[in-house]
Amino acid sequence: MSAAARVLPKAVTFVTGNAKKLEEVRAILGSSVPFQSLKLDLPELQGEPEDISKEKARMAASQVKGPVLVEDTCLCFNALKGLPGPYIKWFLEKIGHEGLNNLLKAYEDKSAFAMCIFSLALGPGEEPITFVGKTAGKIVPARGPSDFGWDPVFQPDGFEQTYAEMPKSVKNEISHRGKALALVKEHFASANYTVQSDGKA
Ligand SMILES: O=P(O)(O)OP(=O)(O)OP(=O)(O)OC[C@H]1O[C@@H](n2cnc3c(O)ncnc32)[C@H](O)[C@@H]1O
Ligand SMILES: [Mg+2]
Repeated sequence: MSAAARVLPKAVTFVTGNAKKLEEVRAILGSSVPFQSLKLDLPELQGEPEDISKEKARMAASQVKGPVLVEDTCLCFNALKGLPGPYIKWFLEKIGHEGLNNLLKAYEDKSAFAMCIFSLALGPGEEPITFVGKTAGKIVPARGPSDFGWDPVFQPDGFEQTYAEMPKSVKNEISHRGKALALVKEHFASANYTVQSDGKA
């Protein structure tokens, strides 16, 4: 048995401005981690991916005034020493799928990895705990539906399909997000949190 259950004042709130992330988190967590969601586009620091994610959690916890889960996603090109990394959102918005491919034109090495860092803060002022998932692959010319970010240009190792071409269930099983959430699930299973009975938020 694990240590005494920590009582949370209300259920954990997953804070994100991205509807597609929320869809995947819902599909992957199912009922294993009860959470509610809040659509908020939090400002993001510059810096190391883990620090960006933790700071997002601190800001979210002080806004929600309760336990929060957030995540920050990076797409890291090995030839560019990990860039665009946490800045992928802005690169994608400005230069698109073709531009991402062009960034690697001068390099033989098209390898990349997708990384998700979830941060859990149990309340305002509490130090966030992080959970990291990574999936290796390569950057390819866009293939498949373009309804979620850079999915069409990322082909995970061991697959002939890009993230965009594969069934969602397959992506969720092997993805950076799926791997990080497996750790989140383990944490919740062993931490044994309980929610105050009137803590529906
Ligand atoms: O509110 P938050 O949670 O921050 O949502 P966001 O869309 O701003 O997300 P990030 O700051 O983590 O930026 C990551 C970028 O990568 C995209 N992205 C995240 N996960 C992805 C995935 O699994 N496949 C493809 N694109 C993804 C996302 O649309 C962003 O453009
Ligand atoms: Mg963001």
